[in-house]
Amino acid sequence: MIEVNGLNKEFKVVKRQAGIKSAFKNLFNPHYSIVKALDDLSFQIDQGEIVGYIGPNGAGKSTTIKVMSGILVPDSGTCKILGRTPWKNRIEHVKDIGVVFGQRSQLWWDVPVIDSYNLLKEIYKIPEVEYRDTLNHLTHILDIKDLLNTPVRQLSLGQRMRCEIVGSLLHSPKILFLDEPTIGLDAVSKIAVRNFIKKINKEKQVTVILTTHDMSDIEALADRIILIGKGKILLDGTLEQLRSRFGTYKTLTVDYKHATFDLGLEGTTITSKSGERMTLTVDTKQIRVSNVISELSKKCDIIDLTVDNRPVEDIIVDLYKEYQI
Ligand SMILES: Nc1ncnc2c1ncn2[C@@H]1O[C@H](COP(=O)(O)OP(=O)(O)OP(=O)(O)O)[C@@H](O)[C@H]1O
Repeated sequence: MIEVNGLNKEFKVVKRQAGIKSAFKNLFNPHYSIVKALDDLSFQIDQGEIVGYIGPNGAGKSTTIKVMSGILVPDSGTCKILGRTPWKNRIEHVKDIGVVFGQRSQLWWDVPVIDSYNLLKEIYKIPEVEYRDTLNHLTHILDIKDLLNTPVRQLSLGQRMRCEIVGSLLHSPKILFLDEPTIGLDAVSKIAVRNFIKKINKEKQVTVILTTHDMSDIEALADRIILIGKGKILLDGTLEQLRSRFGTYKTLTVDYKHATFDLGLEGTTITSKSGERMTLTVDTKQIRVSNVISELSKKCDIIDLTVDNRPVEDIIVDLYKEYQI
């Protein structure tokens, strides 16, 4: 469905130094540097996948989304989406894609939300009945009925994001590009948006490409993760593969009664101990959690015990360190 091959994109940026004198000099004799935003980028995405496209600031995520949505032309390489080249067949292409940029609005700032939707209906030539049905359905699920007559500039960030998502789906696209879709949303709206993304993916087989710095979004939604750094793909796999490679540590929190003991088990480190509570880190490559629990129960009277996976956030931090990005 999406085939990206050897994409390259460079930007020429003016180098500026501080101070009025340097600014003046730069005006007549500008110094440039080249930023390689995409560096021989290749991947494939099948219909119905939800892909988390992640990487640190400046990695090239938005540039990729812009190329895939036809806004930006790469210097070289190919990109085929549903058989079309986005920047060459823009009019046909936009009918099949929906785009939400968390930081930017596709809705008109000064007019009520519903006016923007009506305009999108005309732009995408959506038949009246289909438009009404889709609009009713989406406004209900994302709970924006009361916002339809409010100008966009008067909406809070979270309210606007929900309206943006509805706007991007009015023409029932086959692919949805989401750039930071839950930015600024409260906990309730975040869950509503995530559930909604899952629903349209499952029921309508909408393919979703999601860029976010919010790892709980990735955990909740993505089947597959593509990690990009300095314009290159560094890792492509499932969250489980990532976990089994980098997340072999588990955290054990134990509440116990009247005991002082030394655990002294290989692969197990006590990270905190206060009163009758202890937190341990277990390297599952060296020892099974069940073995640790059984050893613990021999040495103390366990009252309560929880086992947690290493947070995905931590795993990603390690990945960024390992790849030095
Ligand atoms: N229009 C532009 N002109 C000059 N440089 C640009 C332009 N757009 C992007 N860049 C540069 O290209 C690189 C990749 O930028 P991009 O916006 O794709 O990163 P990103 O992964 O989306 O980052 P973030 O997580 O901060 O949004 C950065 O170094 C950025 O400064």
